[in-house]
Formats: sequence, C-alpha cells, structure tokens
Amino acid sequence: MVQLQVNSSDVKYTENYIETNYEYHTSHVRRHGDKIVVDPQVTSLKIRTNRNVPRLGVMLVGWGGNNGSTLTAALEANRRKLEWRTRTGVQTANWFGSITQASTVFIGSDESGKDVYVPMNELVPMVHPDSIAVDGWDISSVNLGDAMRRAKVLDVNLQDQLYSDLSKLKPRPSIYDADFIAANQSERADNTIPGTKYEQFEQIRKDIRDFKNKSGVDKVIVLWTANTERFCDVKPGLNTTTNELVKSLKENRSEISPSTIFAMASIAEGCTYINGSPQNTFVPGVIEMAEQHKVHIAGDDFKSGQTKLKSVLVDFLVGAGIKPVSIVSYNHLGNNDGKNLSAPKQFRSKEISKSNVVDDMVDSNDILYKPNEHPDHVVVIKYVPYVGDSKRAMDEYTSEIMMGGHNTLVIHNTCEDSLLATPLILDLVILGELCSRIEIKRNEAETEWVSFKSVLSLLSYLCKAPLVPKGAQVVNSLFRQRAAIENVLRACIGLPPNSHLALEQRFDFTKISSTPGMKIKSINGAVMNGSMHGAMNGTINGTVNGCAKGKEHNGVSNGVANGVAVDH
Ligand SMILES: NC(=O)c1ccc[n+]([C@@H]2O[C@H](COP(=O)([O-])OP(=O)(O)OC[C@H]3O[C@@H](n4cnc5c(N)ncnc54)[C@H](O)[C@@H]3O)[C@@H](O)[C@H]2O)c1
Ligand SMILES: O=P([O-])([O-])O[C@@H]1[C@@H](O)[C@H](O)[C@@H](O)[C@H](O)[C@@H]1O
Repeated sequence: MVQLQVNSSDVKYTENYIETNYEYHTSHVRRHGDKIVVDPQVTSLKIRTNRNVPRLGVMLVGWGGNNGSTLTAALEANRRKLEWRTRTGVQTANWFGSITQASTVFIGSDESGKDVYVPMNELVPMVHPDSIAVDGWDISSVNLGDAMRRAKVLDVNLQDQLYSDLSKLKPRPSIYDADFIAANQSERADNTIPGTKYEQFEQIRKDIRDFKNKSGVDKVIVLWTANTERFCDVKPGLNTTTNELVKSLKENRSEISPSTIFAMASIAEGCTYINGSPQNTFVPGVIEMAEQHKVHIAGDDFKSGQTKLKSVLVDFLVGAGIKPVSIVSYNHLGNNDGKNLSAPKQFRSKEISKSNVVDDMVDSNDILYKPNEHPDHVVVIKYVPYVGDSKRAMDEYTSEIMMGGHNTLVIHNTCEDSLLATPLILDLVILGELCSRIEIKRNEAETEWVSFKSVLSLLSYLCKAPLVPKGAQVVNSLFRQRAAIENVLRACIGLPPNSHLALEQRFDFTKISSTPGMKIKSINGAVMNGSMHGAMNGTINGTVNGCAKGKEHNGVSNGVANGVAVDH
C-alpha cells in the first residue's frame, strides 16, 4: 500500500473530502469555410471526492450465468486468498484483467528521471473487492455452486474449495420474456416472476430494498450480465419519454423488455444501473428517467476480448497513417452466451455492438478516408459447444500502405470469455461507485457542486458500444478511454493530465529554469488556414503553464509554430 502525497496548495484533504483547485484546459474549435479557428480555454474548477467509501452491494441480473458465477467465485477466492494446485503448479487468486486492481498509473518522474507508477486504486479511495456483497436474479433456479460447475470456467481444485459457500447462494426469480431472448433459453426458465410487467417492476424494486436491508450495504449497483436480448422498438408513444415508458409499463406493452424493466426499477430505487450486454436497454425514456432521478447509468456490452483488441489495432493503424480497408472478425464459442447468440435476433444485437467500434477512429482521419468511406467490416459468431467458454477469435486486418502496398494482420485470439469479462464487471461497479463520489464546481464561491451526468461515459473503456450523454462524441479508442479514467483520477488529487510531453527530458532545463526574471506570458488567439495540420498565418492563443523556450512572438507568427513566447 503506497502513501501518495501531492505537495500542492491546490490540494486539501479534509475529514470527508479530497478537494482540489483544478485548471481545466481545453480547445474550442470553430470552422469558417476552410479556416479552423482554435480557442484554447482554461476553466478554473474545484473538484472534490468524498473519502467515505461505502459498503457496496452488487445485484447481478443473470447471476447464475458464466460471468455472474465466475465473479461470485472470484470475489470469494480473493477474499479468502485461496490457492489451488494446477497441473503446472500452485495458483493464487488474483484480479488480473482489472484496471482498478491490477494496473498502475504513471504519476511522474523521480530525481533520476525514472518514471514512477502507482496502483490505480491508490490514487483515490475506492471500494475494495473484499467488501462487496453480491446478490441477484436468474431465470434459472440453479444455486451459485452448481452454476459455477455448469459454467466450467474455473479449475476444479478451486471450485471444490468454493462449492460449499456458493451453493448456499440462490438467485432471486427474474423477469422472463421468451420474445426477447433465444428460444433455446426456455429450458432454463424455471425461476420466474409471474404477473404483469408493472407487477414485475414492483417486485424488482422490492428485491433491491430487501437486499439492501438484509445485507446492510450502503449502496447498491445493479448490473445486467444476463442473456443478450433482441433490440426493442423505439417509437413515440412507447418509450421515447419517461411518461410514455411508465404508461407503456402500466399497460403491459409487449415491447418493454426485461432489461428495460430492470433499469427502471434500479433507477426508481436510486441505484446505478450498468448494461453488460449489447441490447438497447437504454431507450430514451430510460435515459430521461435516470436524469430526472439523478441516477447513473452506463453500458453497453462488456469490451472483453476481440473487440478490445480491435479498439487498439484500428487506433494504432489509423494513427500511423495506415488505412484499414477490410476487417473480418470471426469467433466461435460454446457457452450458453454463444447458444443464445446462435439465434438471429440476439446475434444482430451483438453484431451491432461489435461493428460500430471502428467508426470514430475512421472518422478521425480525412486523409485516409473520404466522407462516408469505411473499411469492409464483417462480424461472424458461431456456436460450437465443445469449446465452451474458451472462445476462439480469428481476425484478419487488411490495410493499404504507401504506393499501393498492403499489410495484413492475421490474429488468433483465445479469449476465455468469462475470465476476461469478470474483471470488467468488477471495474464497472468500482469505478461506477467512485463516480458517484466525485463532484465539480466553478472555482467561485457562489456556484454549487455538480455530479457526473447520468450517462457515465467515463466507463467507456469497459464497453464495446459506449453510451454517452446526448451530443457527446463516442470514443472507442482504448488508449483515449483509459487516459480519460487516469486523468480524472489525477485531477481528483490535483495533478494535471498526463501529457507525455516529458519536456524536462527533451530540453536542458538547467539552461532555462534558473533564468532570472523569466516569466511565461499568455499570447493571443490562433487562426489556422486549411486543415488542422496546415501552416499557421495568425497568432497563437493560450496561456502556457509549462516551461518552454521558443522564438519571441509579437503575437503573430508565420509557418508552423515550433514553440511559445517567453519573456526574459
Ligand atoms: N466475454 C464475455 O463473457 C462477454 C463479453 C461481452 C458481453 N457479454 C454478455 O454478458 C452476458 C452474460 O454472458 P455469460 O457468458 O455470463 O452468459 P450466460 O448465458 O452464461 O449467463 C446469462 C445468464 O442470464 C440468465 N438470464 C437470461 N435472461 C434472464 C433474465 N431476464 N433475468 C435474469 N437472468 C436471465 C441465464 O439463465 C444465464 O444464467 C451476455 O449477454 C453476453 O453477451 C459477455
Ligand atoms: O468482447 P468481444 O470478445 O469482442 O465479444 C465477445 C464475442 O466475441 C462473443 O461472441 C460473445 O459471446 C461475448 O459475449 C463477447 O461479446
């Protein structure tokens, strides 16, 4: 456990909060024909993070599934620090694949210039997995011990140590609607809530209150890791507003899906709701309801393996000026998820979430791609029972390189689906809970503290099809998504975003930092001709808060700016 201390008058640790004064730097861009005007902006904020970490309860929809049972087993195994013999030696319980538990964050460089990294969960107070209480629902009545065995995910020597405790856990009856999941799931459905959709809604709300009272947790997060549903219709009069949605629920309208009912019940109980599957649970009426109740929602569809790699590779290729022109993603798997996805409507939900991940990265480069030009992109999923949860993904990326050349990447990626998704579920609930303790306000006395918007786009790193607030840009690049999380955590302890500039390692600061009377001046706005990468024939705008040496500017510069003005 590291003790991180930020020496700054802009960071204050009180009994209940970490409070920081934070200069938020952005660039506002305006287009005028072929001119692009950039106005760097600095907003003085206060950020505060409540230091009181609650006892967290997580209620899983689909608790008895491969992911739900594996998460429950992993929580218990890590809590008890279990070890088990495998054919290659002794294995110890861990959280590999979780960014909050097994990743570090670059914090700065030490006096020798060596980079220093600290565990992500040491930056600000976060829920510890050992303290999480789990409950949930499943249309299958199988207890968690037998569900773990049915999943065939974990080593038997580990399962045997867990079976007794997990077999005492029984999923609550759930909402079953054969119209939304594959017909081949009906044989599991022996644990269902009878009655109308509204009665089911009320029962889910009662279950949440019952769990909260019996477990003594302070907060509950509800997370869907049940089967993928078909997309539901979105149309006026049905679900485009909260009022329409509630009315449709009360009228028992068939197009209201189980997942939407769960989301409504969670929001009504003030619980963050997270969608780990690709269906469109978050119809406009649900989003409006979350905003009205000031409740957080996040999703869609865990980004666990094949798509996670895609959001790295396409980012790398396009960022390198290489043009992906054909992406073929095939995979086969043999778990119950794959069985459900073998039905066309459920596959279509997954095909959508696995396909849209390249759009923003392609749209970012108008040198490579003409307007509306996209790579060929095909997604294939096949159900092959024998391989079970050990999904095999095979990808072929064909890209154009210079002078008519081509580069082809062929990848075989064995994704142990539940062992990759389970750590993401943990991160989703830990980071989702943390977001509920972070607030900002302008750095003036009279303004009030505000929370994250209801749609938690910060959790996009964990989702294939990120849900973002209205008007916000969808970002799928894994690097950018992770940087967003890191930089929010850095901001919470008063550190600027990680710029990777490392100027002190690229320039000889000994020749500038002690210059007597040196001060940084702000200089005027920039007007750039042509696209963003063209030459500048205007002035440079912005306040430099670093130390850099450059040519003296009198507010106007020609050619490409290679530095900023410094008054000596
Ligand atoms: N790597 C991954 O495993 C991964 C990645 C992304 C998304 N997902 C999604 O996560 C979900 C779960 O994956 P899994 O491998 O655990 O699947 P699974 O089939 O093993 O588990 C789903 C569980 O949900 C239950 N269920 C179905 N409908 C329900 C309902 N209305 N209420 C309550 N329970 C219900 C089923 O009985 C089953 O136990 C799937 O939608 C899958 O597409 C998984
Ligand atoms: O996250 P990812 O590996 O790209 O996508 C996976 C699919 O390839 C797989 O077919 C499906 O069963 C999983 O639910 C998951 O969605």
